[in-house]
Amino acid sequence: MTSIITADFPASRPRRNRRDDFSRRLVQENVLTVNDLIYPVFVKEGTGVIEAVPSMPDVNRYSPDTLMAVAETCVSLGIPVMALFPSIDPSLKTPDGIAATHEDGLIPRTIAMLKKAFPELGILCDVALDPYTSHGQDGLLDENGYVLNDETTEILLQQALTQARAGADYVAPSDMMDGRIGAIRQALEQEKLIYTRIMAYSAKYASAFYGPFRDAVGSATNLGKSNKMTYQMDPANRNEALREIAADIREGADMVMVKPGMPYLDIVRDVKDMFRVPTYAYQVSGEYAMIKAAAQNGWLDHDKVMMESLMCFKRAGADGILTYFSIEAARILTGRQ
Ligand SMILES: NCc1[nH]cc(CCC(=O)O)c1CC(=O)O
Ligand SMILES: [Mg+2]
Repeated sequence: MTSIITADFPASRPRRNRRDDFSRRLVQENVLTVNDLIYPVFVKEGTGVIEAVPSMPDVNRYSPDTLMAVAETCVSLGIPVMALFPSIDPSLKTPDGIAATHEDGLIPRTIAMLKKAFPELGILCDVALDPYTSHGQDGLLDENGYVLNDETTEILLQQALTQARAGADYVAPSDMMDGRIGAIRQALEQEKLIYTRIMAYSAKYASAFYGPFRDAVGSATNLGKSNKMTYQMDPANRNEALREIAADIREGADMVMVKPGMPYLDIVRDVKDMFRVPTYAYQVSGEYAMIKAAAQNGWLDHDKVMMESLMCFKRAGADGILTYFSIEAARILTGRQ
């Protein structure tokens, strides 16, 4: 990079460009628009359900019928994509999470309903077994409780195929098994599902910021005191994230993701600079909960901190953000209700 040359003071007074609104707008380097937002939602079996998630203020679990109104809001605000996460009935959870592959399951039925009513709204589905396993891990366990890689991938590709057949526009593996992007891509191609996009959770860290999400999908109690450190990444690692991203691009990912978001913006920047592919960040449940809690206490200005946090993702190089703030941010960005 060439060195950045500025004049010395007083020839250079950086405050000149900051003085007026028009000159501030003219030099603004990054913009956040509604096109940058992906809205994660929690789906639950039933009808007429709108159930609050206590650790995520203003976030609910919806049954497929009540979710339709949320989808309509996304469409009217211009939010491009909604991401579905299931809260599965405990009676359907098994050690192998096989209900994830059932064609008549909650997620495939919800996808079909959404695509029928709102074909213009993109639907992204998480590919992972943790909402479906009785132990809360993202894969099959061996006799020592270790998460098996290749055996898990076999089920994940069936789950991804089920979602794609039901009409999902994006499948998004969040499990961190090695080789699963390639396996899913090959399976999709074999079935001529050639337009199903893969958003790879490539650099996904073993983070404590997922706590409220695990409450929302009901995997927290099943997981108990165990953790996901044998497959999700160590928060201390940076180079490893780049290797994970490179592998997923080679295996057929259309876009890659870094997760969590705000504490990992350095990784987002590395990925964008290094690979120049569509790069996304997930502002996860714990990040959302922190801002909501501080705002509820009157310690932070909710809207200002929300918008600043989202802009920071853009500045770090993200092409888009998965955020539970999508609807609130879109209202501010569009001036619409
Ligand atoms: N594999 C499932 C999954 N997909 C997204 C999240 C977290 C999202 C959030 O915290 O908002 C998780 C939780 C986990 O890996 O334990
Ligand atoms: Mg990987």
